[in-house]
Amino acid sequence: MDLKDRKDLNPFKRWLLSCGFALEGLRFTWKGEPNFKIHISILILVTIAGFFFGIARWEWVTLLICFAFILTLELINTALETLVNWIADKQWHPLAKITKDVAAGAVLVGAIIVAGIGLIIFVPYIWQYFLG
Ligand SMILES: Nc1ncnc2c1ncn2[C@@H]1O[C@H](COP(=O)(O)OP(=O)(O)OP(=O)(O)O)[C@@H](O)[C@H]1O
Repeated sequence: MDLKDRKDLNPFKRWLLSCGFALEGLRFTWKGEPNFKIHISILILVTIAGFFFGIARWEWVTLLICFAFILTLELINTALETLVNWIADKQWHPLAKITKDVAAGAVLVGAIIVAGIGLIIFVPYIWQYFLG
């Protein structure tokens, strides 16, 4: 279906189609980015730990914001990497390097901050579980 055909669809069908494209983006990232799989695995482990320790409602909200933050960063990083690969077309270019490195830096900064938040939430529970 080309762009012109899509304009003739009703808004609900267009919205459904857009959701399908978004899922394709998620599938592409899942297949091509090992980091995305690592982040999803950590997310699952943290969720299990949250239920195990019975963390508070505000701590769940904080964790959900962290999950959204880190996964969104990873997805934007993948989009930028793909765009750079397309534009650079296998040629080395200093601006391609800066774009990729800055995007990777954003994921790193986000991951460090989120790891810090995770420690603030879970260390007291772990402490109490083993020593309390
Ligand atoms: N076209 C390019 N020009 C200059 N430097 C590049 C280019 N492509 C990649 N680089 C540099 O090499 C590093 C590794 O790039 P590479 O593409 O292997 O991994 P990546 O950034 O994780 O992207 P991908 O997931 O597409 O493999 C980048 O962070 C960047 O510093």
